[in-house]
Amino acid sequence: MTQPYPDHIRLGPGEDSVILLDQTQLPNRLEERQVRSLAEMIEAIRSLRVRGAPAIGIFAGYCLYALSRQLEARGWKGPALLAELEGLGAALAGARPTAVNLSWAVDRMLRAARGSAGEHMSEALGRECRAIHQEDQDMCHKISEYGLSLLQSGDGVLTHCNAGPLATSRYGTALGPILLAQERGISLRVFADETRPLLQGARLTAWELQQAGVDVTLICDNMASIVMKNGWVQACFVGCDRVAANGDTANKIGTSGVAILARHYGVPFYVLGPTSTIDLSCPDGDHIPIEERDGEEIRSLWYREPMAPSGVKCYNPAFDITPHTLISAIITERGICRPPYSLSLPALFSPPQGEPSYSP
Ligand SMILES: CSC[C@H]1O[C@H](OP(=O)(O)O)[C@H](O)[C@@H]1O
Repeated sequence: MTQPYPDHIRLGPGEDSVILLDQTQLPNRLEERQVRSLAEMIEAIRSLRVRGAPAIGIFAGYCLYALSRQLEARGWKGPALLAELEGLGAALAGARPTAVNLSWAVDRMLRAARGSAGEHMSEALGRECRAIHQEDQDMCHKISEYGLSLLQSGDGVLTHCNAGPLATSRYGTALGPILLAQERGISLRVFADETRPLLQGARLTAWELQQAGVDVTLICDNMASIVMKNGWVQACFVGCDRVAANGDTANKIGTSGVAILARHYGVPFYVLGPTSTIDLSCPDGDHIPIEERDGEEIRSLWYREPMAPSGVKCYNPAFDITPHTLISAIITERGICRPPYSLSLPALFSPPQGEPSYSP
């Protein structure tokens, strides 16, 4: 597997801390960070040292487990320990609002804690956080296989932001089929949007694909139109942070613009993500909370000196909503969902009936 940095999220010695690759330092520095306190853990999520919907869910699982080990070492147990973990979990889940995987993972960990009668709560949490991580690896591999079935050798793929191994556990979602193709000698040409203002495409996607030996071309976000007009793009692959019941999808800011361009140029537009990113309790995109971030990320973050007048008002939404009408298919680990999503998404969660509802 062309994984440029295996285990970018893992438990520290003694399993009472979490070690992460600090993604704010990429691609210039490979720096790990060990976090032990709740404040450090929340800061790592909010500052995007660890980021990507599945990755922050995996991270939160390890964090709750590490915190439970610290508390048990100080004598906490039973209902008092559970109440404390409930509070810690709520704080972690509130670190970022848009990606449903964060709250999904916290809820799953707390269910494991509540069901841990007769054993140390940390033992149940240790099993659950490892299961979340392992399941994500398996899901990303399946998503990659389904996604690759939509491509052929020589295709051009445009992607936005970063949905590779750094945003997940391995392979990734949007980048998974591309990395799997590389492993199998299937040649693809990738156009990576830099993805302002946080440049996950430039800093992370270009780095991951270059490390894997993939033919990647970095473009500014405003160049997506011309590469599609030139006929260089046969598919757009993007990740997701929350998929509503009707298929409306939240993803990094600028994704909906890519979808509109794809529709204009007749390029298939695919969303790739695990079923843990699908929120059937959310009826449509209007009900997905959109995180807004500090305007300094626009005014000055990447520049030796601010590139805009000091304090100029900025609007910095971190995500936008792509209407389900612009999405050609949603690729999950349980199959390829095509419209109408209001029917095909719930079918993913019905008891498996042999083959997935849609196979490639
Ligand atoms: C595989 S999910 C990746 C998803 O998360 C990113 O957001 P952020 O970098 O702010 O965590 C982006 O929306 C990606 O598509």
